[in-house]
Formats: sequence, C-alpha cells, structure tokens
Amino acid sequence: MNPASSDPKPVPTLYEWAGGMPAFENLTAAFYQKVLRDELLEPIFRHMAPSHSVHVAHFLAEVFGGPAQYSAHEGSHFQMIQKHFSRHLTEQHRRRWVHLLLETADELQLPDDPEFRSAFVAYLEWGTRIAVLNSNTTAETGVAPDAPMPRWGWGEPGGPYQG
Ligand code: HEM
Repeated sequence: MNPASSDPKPVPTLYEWAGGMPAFENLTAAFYQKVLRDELLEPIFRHMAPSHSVHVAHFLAEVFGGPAQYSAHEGSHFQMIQKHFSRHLTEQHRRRWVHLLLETADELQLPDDPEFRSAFVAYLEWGTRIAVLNSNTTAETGVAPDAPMPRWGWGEPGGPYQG
C-alpha cells in the first residue's frame, strides 16, 4: 500500500475552493451589474465608484482566506465599515443583496457543495447584518478603528468533502 494515499488531503481555504481571485472578481462584477438593474438596490448603488466591485471582491477574498490585498492596499475593515455609515439600509435591502449575490454565485457556478455554501452563506448573513447595523449609525459607533479584518473558515463541517 502506498502510504501517501492514506494521507489526509490538506484542507483548502474557502478562497482556494471558490476558485481564487478571478472567481471573486467575476462574482462581484456580475453581481453589481445585477444590482444596477434591481429597482430596490439601484438607487443605493447608483453612484458607486468604478473600483467598488473589485474592492468588494478583494475584501471577500481576504475574509475567506485569500491574500491581504484589500487591507494592505485598498482599505481596512474600519474603512469598509465607514462606507456603510448613514446609508440607512433596511432588512429588505439586505435580503435582496444576499439573494442577488447567491443567484450570481449559482449562475457563475461557484462550488455548490453543502460544506462550501454553508460557510459562504454564514459569512454573508453575518457581514450583511453588520452592514445594516453600521448603516443606521452616523458617527463613531464603538467599532474600534483598528478592528481586524474578519476571517472566515469552514465552520462545523470542517472542510470540503474530498472523497
Ligand atoms: C458581507 C457584506 C458586505 C461587504 C463585505 C461589503 C463590502 C463593502 C466594501 C469593501 C465597500 C467599499 C468599496 C470601495 O472601497 O469602493 C462597501 C461600500 C458600500 N456598501 Fe457594502 N458590503 C457588504 C454589504 C452591503 C449591503 C448589504 C449593502 C446594501 C444593501 C451595502 C452597501 C454599500 C454601499 C452603498 C457602499 C458605498 C458605495 C459607494 O461608494 O457609493 N453593502 N461595501
């Protein structure tokens, strides 16, 4: 018996399992096109910067275990939080945002295995609820300016099923 064959496969990061940076950049590019066609979300995102989509891609990639591109060059967790201040987002906005992102993930065929999707959705639920909370505050909210980037792992399933 080849001893190597019984070695457990290393657990990839969620970032790697999703398909790396191109997967995140394609996801947000297609997602924000959808957002701009959505009557509920379009007014909120009408004036977003051209770099918005790619910054969100890099933010998500970093959260899911990818390189620190967003926090090193494009912002910080606190700056991201500040972008949501005073936007007065509602639960309805949040739900539509999550719905369209997951619809785009399906269309672009991001991995749809139960382990990946449960971890992916868990972060989206957490992150979007934080965005809504922050959007309904105006000033410094008690969020420390040096708040670290969130890091998301596989959670209870522990990793993908790799046969
Ligand atoms: C996991 C959830 C979320 C993440 C990771 C996230 C991430 C980000 C990031 C990184 C930026 C800054 C982009 C830049 O530097 O240009 C941003 C801005 C923004 N986000 Fe979010 N966001 C989330 C949820 C939401 C939700 C649910 C909404 C509204 C439905 C929202 C609305 C906005 C708006 C309006 C801006 C400012 C856009 C502008 O520059 O005009 N975000 N977000």
